[in-house]
Amino acid sequence: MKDEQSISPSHGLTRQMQVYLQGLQGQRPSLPVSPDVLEQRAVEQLSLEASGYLAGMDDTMRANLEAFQRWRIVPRMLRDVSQRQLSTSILKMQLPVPLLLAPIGVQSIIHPEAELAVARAAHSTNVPMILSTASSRTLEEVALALGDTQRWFQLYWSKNPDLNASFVRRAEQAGYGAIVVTLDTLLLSWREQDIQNAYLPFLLGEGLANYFSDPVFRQALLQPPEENPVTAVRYFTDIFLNPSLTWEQLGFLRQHTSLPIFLKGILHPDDACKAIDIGMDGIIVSNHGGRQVGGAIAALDALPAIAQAVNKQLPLLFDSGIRRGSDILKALALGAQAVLLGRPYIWGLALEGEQGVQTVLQNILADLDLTLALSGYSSISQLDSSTLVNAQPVH
Ligand SMILES: Cc1cc2nc3c(=O)[nH]c(=O)nc-3n(C[C@H](O)[C@H](O)[C@H](O)COP(=O)(O)O)c2cc1C
Ligand SMILES: O=C(O)C(=O)c1ccccc1
Repeated sequence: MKDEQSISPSHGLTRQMQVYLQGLQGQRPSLPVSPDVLEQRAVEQLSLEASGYLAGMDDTMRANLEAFQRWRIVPRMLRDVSQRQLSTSILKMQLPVPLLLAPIGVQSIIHPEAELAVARAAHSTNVPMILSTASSRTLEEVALALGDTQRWFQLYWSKNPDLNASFVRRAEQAGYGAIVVTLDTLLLSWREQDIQNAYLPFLLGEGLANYFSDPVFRQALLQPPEENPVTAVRYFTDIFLNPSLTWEQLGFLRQHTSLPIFLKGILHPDDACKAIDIGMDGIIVSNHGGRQVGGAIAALDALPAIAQAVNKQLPLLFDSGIRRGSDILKALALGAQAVLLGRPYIWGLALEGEQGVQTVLQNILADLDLTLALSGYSSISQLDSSTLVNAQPVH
């Protein structure tokens, strides 16, 4: 246990009482508890450009959220839920809660302390963090802020193989425990708001800390990025995404690291099977928060068939649309072992920096703990498809 912010077996109840007692002293929570209000406030506060960047394809984002509404929990009664078990183990890693922070790039456009604020909040709540390749602070700085908190590194597979190998080497040295290769962003999608705002944060030098600090990246330039940022940004835009990537090339990564490799962005059961065939260590079912393929299947709708195909042969994680405790419970019941929290922690960051991220994490975990108990479960390991019914809307 880290400190009083850590998640205990009665976290939900403790948190709830803490808030009510503060209420007695006339103190209301400064951060909205409802994720919808939280989003609204954060968006109001951010610049048009930053809030446009946070958005995605409206229809796919809506589909992600609606998919959760079609599954309903069927609570069971009187099963002694006085002690709850939220921890899980993935490969050899012990996760205190079935939740990790999703990799989200360029956080400097949200808050000046960016990933450092998030890392400190991850540390105080003991929630593992997945750091984006496109972070605004270097992976080494973020590792320092995380202390002994678990961390994974998300890799955008660039066109420069030496750079990819260098990122992986740096991540290993800085204590990252897994590599997450994002498969769904081999090109940036048609992002209506960003195009309308003529806004791409990288062109302004945001989110490039890992690239600019990398010896291989620097070697490829005639002048260091500090002296000639324009050329450095140009080189970045030339190489940072690699649409020619195929399954065969994932073997390259295997040769360069002994860390477990997770593939993020799987939506088809056949792709999940391919990941198993080529010896990958884990899968993250995700549609990138509805930011890549407009009209894509809701990530939750893709989960049951993938869980069936994977049949527990490797760890299955999930993201895209997790907003509250019941969403986590539903994803776990449909076969995920853990979920990634995306935009909600960024809304907390936008409004209150480190404190905001910490509050968002404590709230969602308190909600999960209480929802689990009230549904009649004392451990997340007891959740399965019998926890839910599929309530299809009547047409
Ligand atoms: C602003 C923003 C930046 C993101 N950057 C990355 C990234 O650098 N790497 C990555 O793998 N996913 C990235 N994602 C996707 C998230 O990891 C995650 O899949 C998504 O946020 C989940 O959807 P949700 O936020 O609606 O729950 C980003 C998402 C957002 C909103
Ligand atoms: O914006 C994104 O969704 C994203 O994944 C990304 C891609 C490249 C750099 C930073 C973030």
